[in-house]
Amino acid sequence: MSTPVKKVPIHLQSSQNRLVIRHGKIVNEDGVLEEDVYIEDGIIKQIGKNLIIPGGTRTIDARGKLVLPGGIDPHTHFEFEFMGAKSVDDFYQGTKAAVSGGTTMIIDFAFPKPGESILDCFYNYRQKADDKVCCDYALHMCLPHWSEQVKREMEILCKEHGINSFKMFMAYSFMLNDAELYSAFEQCQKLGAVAQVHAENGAIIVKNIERLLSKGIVGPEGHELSRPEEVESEAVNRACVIAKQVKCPLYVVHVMSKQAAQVLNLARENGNQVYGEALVAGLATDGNQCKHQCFQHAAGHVLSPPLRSDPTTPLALMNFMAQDVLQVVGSDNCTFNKAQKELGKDNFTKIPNGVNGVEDRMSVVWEKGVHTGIIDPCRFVAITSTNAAKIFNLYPRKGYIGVGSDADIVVWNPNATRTISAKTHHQAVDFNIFEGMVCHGVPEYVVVNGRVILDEGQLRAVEGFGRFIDTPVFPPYVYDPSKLEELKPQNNGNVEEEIQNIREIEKLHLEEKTCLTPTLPESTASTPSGRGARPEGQRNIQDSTFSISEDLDTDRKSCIRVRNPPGGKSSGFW
Ligand SMILES: NC(=O)NCCC(=O)O
Ligand SMILES: [Zn+2]
Repeated sequence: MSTPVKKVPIHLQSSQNRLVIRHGKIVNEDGVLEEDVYIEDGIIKQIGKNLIIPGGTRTIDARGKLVLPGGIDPHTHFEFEFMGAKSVDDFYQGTKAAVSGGTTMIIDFAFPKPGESILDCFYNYRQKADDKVCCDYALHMCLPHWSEQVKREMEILCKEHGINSFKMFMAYSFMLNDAELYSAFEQCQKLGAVAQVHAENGAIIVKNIERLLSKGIVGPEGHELSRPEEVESEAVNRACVIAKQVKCPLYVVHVMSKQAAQVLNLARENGNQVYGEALVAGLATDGNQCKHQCFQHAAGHVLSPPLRSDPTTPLALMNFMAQDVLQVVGSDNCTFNKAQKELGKDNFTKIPNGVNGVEDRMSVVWEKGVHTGIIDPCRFVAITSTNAAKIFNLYPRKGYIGVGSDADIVVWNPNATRTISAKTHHQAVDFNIFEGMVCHGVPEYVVVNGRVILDEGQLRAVEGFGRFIDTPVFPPYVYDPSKLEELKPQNNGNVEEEIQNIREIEKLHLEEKTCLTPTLPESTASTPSGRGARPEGQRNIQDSTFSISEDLDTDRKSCIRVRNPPGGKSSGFW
């Protein structure tokens, strides 16, 4: 593990505050421009030819290169405690690796520990991440149980803490039942949030696992057998049906099979407001890796929903990306070392689920999508950056190269190649599912908030340089698509006007955070129940009968004082 570089105060970095990228081709999702980009104080200030800029400005010559919006990875799990292990890429190492691969923003999933309220979970994630992140980040909030308290705290997270997305699980011990999903989606819709689902039928998986284990199938190959395609597609369909009842926009995380994508396609054709995310793992490798004779290799490919054994799946998923059946590529980076994967040596259900991808996502998608001719560079930008920015309401501040947007930019060399390997990657994990893959398309410079972090191959990540970015409610892309065109910077040369426009949009979002339920009395806050948290290792997360909500009795807890909530305390108690 490398030593973190300590944060350099911004006022000491003035020589780095001005940058011009010349002679490149700017690729946005909506077109290509041969113009220069001038950046000052972390913001794009001018775009055009023959720009008049201050002397002493650093120039990057991007001749023959593409100038892309920095990647946005909307699905990471850094330092995530899961299945008896903790993912080894933390917010420092994970975001550093992200930047080295051309990703300039990540959205991680805050996941409450047993007994932890979603508000406390949010504060704890901020405390973990804020001083470590090398690039900007935002958070989705996971809802591992449903209660009136969760419902109230969702509103607080939306109104006061810049959260606009909530993830529900349809599998694992902490899955919600259909009625709970209905209520959670309904609350998302009222708040102007985006509902996300991990779509697999948890009850069927439990029964399949019992059957497989009783037959002596205990190796990693049992993982996919317990969670076949129809188990995924059934859940996708059910989630779409439930979301439609309450008119809630739905984002299906990690769509891993052709069947699931087809269900999503049908829902979209029927007018459902649903979006699908593929994983870079699913676009580049398949479930046959889980049948490898080496346990560590096979277990290294275990994630849920599983990679599919049907070898035509990766290509089919890339075609779905091209056809806009799927809109976003995430990594679901949730990395466990070989030794951690050994937890499941004798029982595939105990293999910590998760793979790498945050560092290699951009190059692998380029290789499998653009280099093969399936998608063009504009679509590449859409699926690796802009669509995530639109869905989670970061656009046009993020995901776009325009005047007034944040200067998160990648100078991309489409002709250079690199070979992926765990020996050379920047991640903490000791395994790489893309080992040996040669990728055309390499980031040569990566600019994060106006600062050149990857500089001709030299990575100069700064721990804590990234910021937490609010994701305001009611993203126009999902709630009012007709408004979206108005948001796009016009690049008409009026810098101050463009910056003002983008900031105005943010202000508008903040004003839209209206109060939907009465203010909480202080006594409704949460603290771990008197029974105490269940010790790790006693829980079997595959067991659908286990319920965190029953176990913790979350609504009857006394209040606690919040420890230094980020952004200051608006009141002493929650
Ligand atoms: N996907 C996976 O197997 N691990 C990460 C946690 C999750 O997203 O379900
Ligand atoms: Zn995930």
